[in-house]
Amino acid sequence: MSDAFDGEALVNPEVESEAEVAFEGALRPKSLAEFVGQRKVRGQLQLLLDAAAIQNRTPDHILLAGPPGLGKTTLAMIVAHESERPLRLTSGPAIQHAGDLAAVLSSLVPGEVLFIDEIHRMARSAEEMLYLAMEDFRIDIMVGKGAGATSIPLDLAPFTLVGATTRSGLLPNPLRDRFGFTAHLEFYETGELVRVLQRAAQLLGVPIGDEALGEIASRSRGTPRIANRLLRRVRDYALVDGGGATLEAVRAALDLYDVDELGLDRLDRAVMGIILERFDGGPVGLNTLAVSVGEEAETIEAVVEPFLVRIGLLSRTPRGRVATKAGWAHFGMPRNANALFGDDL
Ligand SMILES: Nc1ncnc2c1ncn2[C@@H]1O[C@H](COP(=O)(O)OP(=O)(O)OP(=O)(O)O)[C@@H](O)[C@H]1O
Repeated sequence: MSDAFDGEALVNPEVESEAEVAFEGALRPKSLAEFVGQRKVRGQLQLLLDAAAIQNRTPDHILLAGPPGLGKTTLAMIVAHESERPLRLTSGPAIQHAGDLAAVLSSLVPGEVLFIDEIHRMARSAEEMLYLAMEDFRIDIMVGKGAGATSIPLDLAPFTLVGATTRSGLLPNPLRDRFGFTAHLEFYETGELVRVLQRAAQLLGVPIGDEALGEIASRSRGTPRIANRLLRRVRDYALVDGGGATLEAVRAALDLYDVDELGLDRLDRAVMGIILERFDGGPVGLNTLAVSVGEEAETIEAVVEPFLVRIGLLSRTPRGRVATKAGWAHFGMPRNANALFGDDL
């Protein structure tokens, strides 16, 4: 049984190699028109950018929320590109002190788009500085300590903040409220991923038919980053095999990399394995799960669970995580007579 839970982390959208970063850069759509799917978000963003252009002002601050690999960084780049503004990229973990943020904010040029990835991981002290910066384009810099401390106000160039988060629930309300627009990115449908893949295959010069692309798409966890990554593996397989990127080649390549027909990877299988085998289907608390699979609770919550819930293998209940009937069935295990089912609760 445990063999079923082994395999490569090929479908973990959080893991990115250097080569992949370069590869992704080449595939990133540059305009909203080229950006596939997320129709509603695209329409809302277009309106926001058009209104700002008509009034000749910086677009409102934008929060992009959703699991990794769905296109948050790409959208931030598109916002800058479409509004013809420069872009500065940083991330929450790089801002560990208010001073780190002050350095970035005070060096922005007028109209610049500031992208803060993983904004929920920024230091608290910096968050408070950001409130004022977002609202009034001003920060107060504290000089000195104790009774002699004074604050020096510093005016900033107007800018547009684009924040990205996989955990919007972790953002304090005062920060969330200061974004003029929040976009919740959804997992992509298979047909949308086929369009992402058609574009990528063309850019990479990989001749491949729609049926083969459909097979890659359906094993990509609803995530463009994973779809593009699997396409690369299929390209390698076809190159070495010499038989072209056929449907059979796709199946053989993805089976070789242990990506099953639903796109589950090692971590997904480990999480389901613990719930099914060790806890009779659950309920299991998040921290217990995280310790059992040797992964951070945040990764389980932001990366693994949303997809398992979306495809109906797992249910989140107030008492913990519970395998659904489909969850038992997918792993070919007989349902335990005493088990609680996520879909029965
Ligand atoms: N809607 C889309 N259409 C075409 N390609 C896309 C789309 N969304 C994402 N991609 C591609 O998927 C890859 C990952 O996208 P991106 O880096 O923007 O994701 P992300 O949500 O910012 O992930 P993370 O939060 O992990 O940084 C990029 O190569 C990008 O080109």
